[in-house]
Amino acid sequence: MADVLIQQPAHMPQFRTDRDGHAFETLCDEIEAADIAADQATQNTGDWEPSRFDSEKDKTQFRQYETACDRVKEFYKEQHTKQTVAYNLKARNDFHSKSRAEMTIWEAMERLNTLIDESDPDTELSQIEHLLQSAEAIRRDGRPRWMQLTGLIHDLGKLLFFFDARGQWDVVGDTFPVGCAFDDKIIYGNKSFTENPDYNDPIYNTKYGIYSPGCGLDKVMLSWGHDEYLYHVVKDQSTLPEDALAMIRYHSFYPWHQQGAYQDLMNDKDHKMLRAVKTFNPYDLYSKSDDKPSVEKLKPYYLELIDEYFPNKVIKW
Ligand SMILES: O[C@H]1[C@H](O)[C@@H](O)[C@H](O)[C@@H](O)[C@H]1O
Ligand SMILES: [Fe+2]
Ligand SMILES: [Fe+2]
Repeated sequence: MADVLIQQPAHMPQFRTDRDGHAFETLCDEIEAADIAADQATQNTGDWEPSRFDSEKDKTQFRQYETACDRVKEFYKEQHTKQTVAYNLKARNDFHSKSRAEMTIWEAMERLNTLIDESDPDTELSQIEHLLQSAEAIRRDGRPRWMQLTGLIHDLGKLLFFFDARGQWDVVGDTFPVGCAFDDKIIYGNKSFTENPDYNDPIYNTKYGIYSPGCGLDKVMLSWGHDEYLYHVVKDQSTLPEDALAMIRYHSFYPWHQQGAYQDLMNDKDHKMLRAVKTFNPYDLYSKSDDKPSVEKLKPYYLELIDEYFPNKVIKW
C-alpha cells in the first residue's frame, strides 16, 4: 500500500498512514504492562491519579480559538446563534420518539469515519483514529477497562450528524447550558450569543434562568449534541458505571470542567462527576497529537472489550 501523507496542524509531527515498525512495538510492550495493572483495577473509588500527559504535553498548543481558522470561528457563531431552549426541547423530543439505526459499536466507529469535525482546531485525523488514540492513552496509563472503553466510544454520538442533525452545530463543539445566561467563559464569550433569540429573553438571560441554585446538572439542559445523545444510548444499553456515563455526558462541557463556570448549579453528586470528567479530559484532548494508531492491529483487543460492557452486540442508535 502506498504511503499517504496526512496534513497535520503545525504543532503535530508529520506521519504516514501505514507507519508501523519500532515505535509501535515499544508502545505494545508498554501497553501490555499497563494492561496487567488495569486488570487488577476495580471501579473507581473517587481518588484519581494524574495522567501521564500532565508532564508530557505543552498544553498551550491546544484549544487556541482566537487564532483558529475561519471554519472554527464560523462554526461557533452558528452554534451560539441556533442553540435555543426551543430547539433543545424539540431535539430531546425527537430523540426519544424513535430509534434511528441499528449497528454494532465497531460499525458505528467505521460509519463515523467520513465526518471531519468543523469545531476542532486540534486534529484533522478521522474519528476512528481519535477514538483509538484516546482509548490507547487511557490504557497506557493503566486505567480500568471500563475507562478504556469510554475513551473508545466517547465521540460516537457524532453519528447524529448522519441522522436528524441540522448541520454540525447541533452535533459537535463545546456544550453550555441553555435556559440561563450564557457565561463569558464559553468559547468566544457571552457576546458570541447576541444573535441567539434567548439572549434577550427576560428569564433565560438571568443567572439561574429556568433553574435554581444547587439543582444539579441532571436537571440542566446542556446544548444538544453528541454528548447528551450518546449518554442516553449508553445508559440504556451498557453496563458501564456512573463515572463513565458522566465522562461521556460532560466531556464537551469545557466552561464547567475546565473554566469553573456554572458551579452554583451543581449538587453533591456533580462534584464526584467533575473529578471523573477532569480525569478523562487529558486523554481526549492531549492524545490528539499522539502517533496515529493502527486500527487493524488494535481491533481484536477492543472488540473483546466492547463485548464486556455491551450485552447486546447490535445497538439501537
Ligand atoms: O471540537 C471539539 C470536538 O467536537 C469534541 O468532540 C468535543 O468533545 C469538544 O468539546 C470540542 O471542542
Ligand atoms: Fe467530543
Ligand atoms: Fe473526543
